[in-house]
Amino acid sequence: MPSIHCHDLSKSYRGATSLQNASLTLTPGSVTGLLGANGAGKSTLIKCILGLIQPDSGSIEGTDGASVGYLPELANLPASATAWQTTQVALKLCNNHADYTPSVLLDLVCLDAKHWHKPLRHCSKGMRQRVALAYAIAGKPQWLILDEPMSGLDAMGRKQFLDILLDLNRQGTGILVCSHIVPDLVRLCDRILLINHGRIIDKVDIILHSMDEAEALESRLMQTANQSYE
Ligand SMILES: Nc1ncnc2c1ncn2[C@@H]1O[C@H](COP(=O)(O)OP(=O)(O)OP(=O)(O)O)[C@@H](O)[C@H]1O
Repeated sequence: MPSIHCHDLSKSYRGATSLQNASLTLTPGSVTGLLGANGAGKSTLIKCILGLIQPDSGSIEGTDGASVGYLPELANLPASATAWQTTQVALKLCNNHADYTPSVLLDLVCLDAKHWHKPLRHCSKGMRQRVALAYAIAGKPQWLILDEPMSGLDAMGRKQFLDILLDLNRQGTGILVCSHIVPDLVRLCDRILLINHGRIIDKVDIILHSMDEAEALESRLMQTANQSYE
């Protein structure tokens, strides 16, 4: 599986710059985090990589033929459908991947079987987010791209969601995730890119040997992120 290379991506909306000369490489099996303030350009970068929007300039290599799952910030799954029905539809759209059935997928995202046949409108935000993740991985993608997947989840929900992502990564899925939650990114990622006003201003490799190191790195990231908000 090839790496994904983004070279000098720029995008403006009606003269206002959203992304400026952003370059990055995603290596297979890696977990990359995007951290930045509201409006920094994280979603714009993700949408360019997904091909949902075209950059004004720059190029992207490695996405042709790659299988990519996407969990958008607002997944908007039909409220009257159940988790089971939703995954059934997702599997159909992916020509029923041989490894997966609704129950395998729902087990993978750790949704308790007692919730499988409830309409999503009766499920908590955390449960709906797991169903959205099951939808995104139904085709067993090589890459999983997630926009603020833990936002709105409580501490336990965030931990469980992170554990699922770490499991998917251990099975070989490369991940690109944006989030405002620094501790989650530190726990999940091999590398975090800081984005400010559309520019990637820092790239931090996460190599943790102790809790002290994790805390020191977290406060460094917080500081840089806070400076970039100013
Ligand atoms: N379709 C659009 N039309 C006009 N402006 C847009 C559009 N999409 C994004 N923008 C602008 O581009 C800038 C970057 O937005 P983007 O959504 O990429 O930021 P973000 O870092 O993902 O923010 P958030 O954390 O709030 O989701 C913002 O100023 C935003 O208003």
